[in-house]
Amino acid sequence: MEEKKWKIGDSEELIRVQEISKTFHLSAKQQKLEHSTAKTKIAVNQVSFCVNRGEVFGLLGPNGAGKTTTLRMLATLIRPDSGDAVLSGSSVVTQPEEVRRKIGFLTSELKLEDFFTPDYLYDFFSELYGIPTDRRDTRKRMLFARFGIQEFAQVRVRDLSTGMKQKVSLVISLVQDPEIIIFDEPTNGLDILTAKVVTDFLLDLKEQGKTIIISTHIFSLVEKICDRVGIIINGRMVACEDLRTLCGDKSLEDRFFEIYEAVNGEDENHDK
Ligand SMILES: Nc1ncnc2c1ncn2[C@@H]1O[C@H](COP(=O)(O)OP(=O)(O)OP(=O)(O)O)[C@@H](O)[C@H]1O
Repeated sequence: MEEKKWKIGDSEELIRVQEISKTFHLSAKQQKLEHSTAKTKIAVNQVSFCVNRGEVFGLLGPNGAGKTTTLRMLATLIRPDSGDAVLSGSSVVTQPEEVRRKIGFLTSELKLEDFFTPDYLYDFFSELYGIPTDRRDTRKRMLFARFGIQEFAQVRVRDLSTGMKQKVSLVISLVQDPEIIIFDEPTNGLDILTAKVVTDFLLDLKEQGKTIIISTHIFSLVEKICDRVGIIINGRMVACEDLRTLCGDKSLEDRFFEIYEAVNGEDENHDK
């Protein structure tokens, strides 16, 4: 089947997210945590955005805004209640297996099995993707060298540092050399040295022409690597623009707080 593609000027649209929404039922414990008596929470509310091939798109927002839920729907880990997203011609709703073959997904919450070694896990995930042994070994050597994993290749995950675990997770999320990479808070919890290795790697991926969506609350990371930014607050996409257009002559941080205050003011007036 011919893949559906949209053209905007010279750029090819690779990802189109159309009004995706997700509501969760809240347990009594969650209601307590949310300081709410509501039995449901709209985590993502009709979010739409597009990403062109080769672009880095940053999803920025405060805690609980809906970033992770959005990315988990794009990665087909959870199904949208309504709306759809098409990634390189495949729908997350009707063609989730196809989507999974095209993406690499990394979350800071990814738990690697403690008992296994990076070497074993890399081979295991490569096999799941049906990658031939010679290609697997060449790529593994390159990625392990890049992240300094070689000397820990035979060390069990339980004995690795947090930073090394995160680097191993990142490498494993990319075994199949995907054209689309989705990273949920890629530098979360990392020390500054490891965070820099990850940021530099993201810049390399960008240079290679990969299409990347990252979620973060780190303004400097967005300013460094993103072409476009979506700001998500209370489950709604409240701004979505080219980084330069969004910021004008202001810093991203200043613009973010301007938008945040405007949206919160609006929501408060609405609640009255
Ligand atoms: N499985 C779930 N069950 C119930 N509520 C959930 C679930 N997952 C997320 N939520 C709620 O949905 C809202 C959005 O959460 P989400 O994790 O998507 O936000 P986020 O922007 O990624 O936040 P953070 O930056 O803290 O990771 C939050 O109020 C969260 O508590």
